[in-house]
Amino acid sequence: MRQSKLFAQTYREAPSDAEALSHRLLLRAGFIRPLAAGIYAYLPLGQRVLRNVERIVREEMDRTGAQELLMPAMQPLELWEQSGRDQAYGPELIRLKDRHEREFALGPTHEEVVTTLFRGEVNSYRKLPVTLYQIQTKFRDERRPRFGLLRGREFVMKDAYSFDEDWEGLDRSYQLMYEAYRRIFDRCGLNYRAVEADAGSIGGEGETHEFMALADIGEDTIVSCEACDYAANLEKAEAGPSNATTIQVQTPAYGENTTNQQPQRLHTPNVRTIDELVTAMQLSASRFVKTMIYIVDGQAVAVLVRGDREVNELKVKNALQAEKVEIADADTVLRVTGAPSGFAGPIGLSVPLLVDIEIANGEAWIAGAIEADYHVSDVRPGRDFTLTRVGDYRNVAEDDVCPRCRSGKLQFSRGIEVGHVFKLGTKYSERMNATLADRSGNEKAVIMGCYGIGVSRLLSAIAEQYHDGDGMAWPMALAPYQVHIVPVSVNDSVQMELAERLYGQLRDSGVDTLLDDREERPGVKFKDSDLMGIPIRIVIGKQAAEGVVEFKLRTRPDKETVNAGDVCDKVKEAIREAL
Ligand SMILES: O=C(C[C@@H]1CCCCN1)Cn1cnc2cc(Cl)c(F)cc2c1=O
Ligand SMILES: [Mg+2]
Repeated sequence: MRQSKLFAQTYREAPSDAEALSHRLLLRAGFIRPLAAGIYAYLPLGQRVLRNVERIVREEMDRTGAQELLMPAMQPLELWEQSGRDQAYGPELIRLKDRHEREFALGPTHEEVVTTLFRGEVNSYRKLPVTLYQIQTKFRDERRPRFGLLRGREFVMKDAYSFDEDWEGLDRSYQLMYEAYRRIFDRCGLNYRAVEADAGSIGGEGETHEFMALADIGEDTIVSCEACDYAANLEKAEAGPSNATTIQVQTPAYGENTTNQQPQRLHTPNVRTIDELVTAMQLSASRFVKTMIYIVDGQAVAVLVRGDREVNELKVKNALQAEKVEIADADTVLRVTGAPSGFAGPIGLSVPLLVDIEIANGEAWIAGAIEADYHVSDVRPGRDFTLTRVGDYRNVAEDDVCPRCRSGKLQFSRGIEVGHVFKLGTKYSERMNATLADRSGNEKAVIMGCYGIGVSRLLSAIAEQYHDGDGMAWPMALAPYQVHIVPVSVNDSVQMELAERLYGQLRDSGVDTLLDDREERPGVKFKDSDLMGIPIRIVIGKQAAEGVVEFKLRTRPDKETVNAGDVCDKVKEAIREAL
């Protein structure tokens, strides 16, 4: 491709509202252009990277025996009413009416559609297992689209769906997809972790894993053990052996052995937060009970965790099998507990208590007295308040003991979710009546799995991991072009003749090549080249007369002089090494 013709211009600056570095670089280098919030055009450079990602995804999906199809984006709303999901998603589900006033949804995902397709196509278990996939544009009306392609409202997803006659079959399909995902992300050069995750809204049963690209911009927190291969989304990470059994309950502020001490009221004027308590009482946060009031599907509950811990709302939601969990505001706390927030506590509280293991195992706690300006010490779980629901309701913290190997310490890192694989079970096949006569002739709902990769999101995740101060540095397998030929002066006929010759040779040997034939100053050319991130650069300068050019890898500072006759072989060797 001749760069003077390339449909894209580069910018030295990005718009100030572009916060993520990948977003800034993709805009500046002319890979994407915004059309509306969370809605982007992929210019030729961006489209070429997108196509390279899709090629890798297709190759690895096909290798598993999955069959590619393409489903409509316009989905009759009845399908969502049949599965009962039309209400669950509210404003995020983009709806429209056709000219006959019939209602449709723009597909955010395709469980309902693919299950309906399957039902109409397969009538015998002998056709199982089958896995179908598509690479298609999805629509989700995100309240706050941001970070460019990382959270868009229209994006490209690979979504696959497996159909098996039994659970063992699903385990095999799931494993096949899991391995295919590892091959895909390895081939993309992504630095990622597969982590235990929560199935979230899609439901389903059994295990589910997210594939997380490590990047500081990532919205998710990944927990991994330094000693074993345990890795989980923080939402899901299990609290290890409760530290309460190991932390010696410090000598309480009042000296004497308080094991049978009755709770003492403490006058703590205006001491509301744990930090204020720590300061006022000169005790560590781990001595206090943090009583958090939540509204769970409209009901108030209190969750008790140690003062130095955070409540994990997803664990509360899952424990109560609730649809919605939200923290109660100050007025609600006052109404529900009778005391202002900051003085809530377990003794005499009239709402159900969810007690974290660490609290249940500890003794002589200091808690709110459910009275303004008062706390209470020497609170004993079981004696002073009932232990109806004891469980793991907290976020693990860095350096906690690993719940798996019970020896390593847990580390936190940030991740971008680029893949998510689920075991759906019969949740959709039952609702959409996708049943089959099994071997003994009984009608059974097929067992499903679903598997997503954020294809367009992956562009940004790669850009987040592969850049330096000068711009992007695409892995060879994804780069929009493999070689960038940059003649220093297009008015120098010797340089241009050599450039054209190399351009022809490389293209004839199947190398994706971009020729910078623009009348621009060398500095501009090199800056643009660094910004685009093409892996190999061939610079043609003064030594063109001696048939010598400069060979440089985008990821290495050193430049090498090479005879023009050796360029093709050297390029192909560099490509072979990089793939
Ligand atoms: O999409 C999934 C699960 C898997 C992911 C892999 C590929 C197949 N689907 C979960 N999810 C996420 N956001 C959604 C947004 C809307 Cl508006 C919706 F109506 C439905 C969903 C929804 O179901
Ligand atoms: Mg997910």
